[in-house]
Amino acid sequence: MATILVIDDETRHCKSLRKFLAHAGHEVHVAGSAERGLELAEEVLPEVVLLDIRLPRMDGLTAIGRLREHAPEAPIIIMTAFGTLDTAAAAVEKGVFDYLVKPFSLEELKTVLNRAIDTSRIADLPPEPTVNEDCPNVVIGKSPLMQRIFNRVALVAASHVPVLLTGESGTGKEVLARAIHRYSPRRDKQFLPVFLAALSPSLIESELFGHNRGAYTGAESDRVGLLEQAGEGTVLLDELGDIPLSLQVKLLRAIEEREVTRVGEHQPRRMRARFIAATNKSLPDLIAQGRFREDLYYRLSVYHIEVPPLRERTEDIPILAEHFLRQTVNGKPGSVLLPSTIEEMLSRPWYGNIRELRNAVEHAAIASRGAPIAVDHLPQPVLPTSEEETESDWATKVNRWLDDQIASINPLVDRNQLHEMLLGEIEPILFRRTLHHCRNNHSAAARVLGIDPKTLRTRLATKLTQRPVS
Ligand SMILES: Nc1ncnc2c1ncn2[C@@H]1O[C@H](COP(=O)(O)OP(=O)(O)OP(=O)(O)O)[C@@H](O)[C@H]1O
Repeated sequence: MATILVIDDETRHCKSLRKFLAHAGHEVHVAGSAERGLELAEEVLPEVVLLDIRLPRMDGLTAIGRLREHAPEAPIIIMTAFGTLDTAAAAVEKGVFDYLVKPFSLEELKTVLNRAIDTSRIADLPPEPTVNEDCPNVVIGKSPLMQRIFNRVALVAASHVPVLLTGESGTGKEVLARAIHRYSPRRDKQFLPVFLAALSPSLIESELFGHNRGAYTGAESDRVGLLEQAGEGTVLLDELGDIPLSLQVKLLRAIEEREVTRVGEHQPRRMRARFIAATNKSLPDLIAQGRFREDLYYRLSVYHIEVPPLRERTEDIPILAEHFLRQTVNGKPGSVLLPSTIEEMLSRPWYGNIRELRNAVEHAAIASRGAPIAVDHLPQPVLPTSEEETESDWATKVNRWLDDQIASINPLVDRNQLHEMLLGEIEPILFRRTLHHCRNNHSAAARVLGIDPKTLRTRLATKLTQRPVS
């Protein structure tokens, strides 16, 4: 049993909290404003404070500092219906114990409350970061799903634990990784994203862990690996699913022991960076295929944030679109989204997620030339990428095609035309799809393809085979 102070201006909410808490045996005091809450805090010395962020006159965040004067040890649990990531992080940084997003279940409240009663408050957190609403790093989301993610990001930012971010491509994993860094005590150190898929497989070990001069042919001088270079900052291992199996033990060691061993060295070196990993692949599937180590997965998934696809949080579409529009047009007055355009946006599946939405808004802003943005200004939706349509399937298809060709071609005439024949299979598919996306505008399609419009016309006119690789 504890003395609990509830500060919330919603009478109905207060009533049900009072009932629930009193029923659980606590002594409950309720205030409808921050000002009244401060008076009560002085009188009753609460052990836990449940505080709404949005209050008339003095808001919850401002009240936190004042509450500390009256009840310095009382864990404060924030309750809010809608907050930005800034609010969540600022609340956590001000030392609030936890953050409940309304509507929350009484079960959730009970769990958090019991922890709060058992634990002393978080102290000595770094000062509140200043984030400009217009800055490109701003993380947008008002849907309940994103609000929960803000809560989790804010809570984990203050710690040093590794974080695993998963979700479809374009859902904002990198944006969230940057936010975790920005709100962490490491914010003044560097944020180092490492795109594992872009590193050459033969050099990836020395890129990540470094090497000594002479460690292998071509290693002409010592090299500090990326994990060491990150110093006390944050390393984002992007496309984690692409890290070769052979290096996964070494990575696990780096995370667990906080040590890296350069190629050609035996003595490990200390590493201090924080790890965040991101992937759009299913790690459990990769584990089942023997391509990812289970122990590394379990180590990284201690704090796992699954970023939902945009189609599961459509409430965020209008505010994201408005945000991208403001960024794109630099305040051109005519550039607004017509209600029918927003309707269309809400109905699209956005397989390319927020990245696709951003590109669509930028495209539409150019196409509308400052006029209100209509549905016609939007580009065609991106088609879903099939799970199976991976690089290895491409390779399988091309290999099969090649084997067939080699088995059937006339060696004297056709063998030196293989390259042209393969292009003949692929180019029509590439051209047709690009033209489809560019609404049959040849100049635009040529620009997207990066080829001369004349070349596109000639290639289209040439008798290229229309049969796809199969
Ligand atoms: N919540 C958000 N608020 C504002 N912009 C966002 C948000 N989430 C994503 N974006 C924007 O969407 C684009 C894609 O985001 P990001 O690169 O973080 O996605 P990702 O999940 O890491 O993609 P991938 O898996 O392909 O690397 C970026 O331009 C980013 O700025």
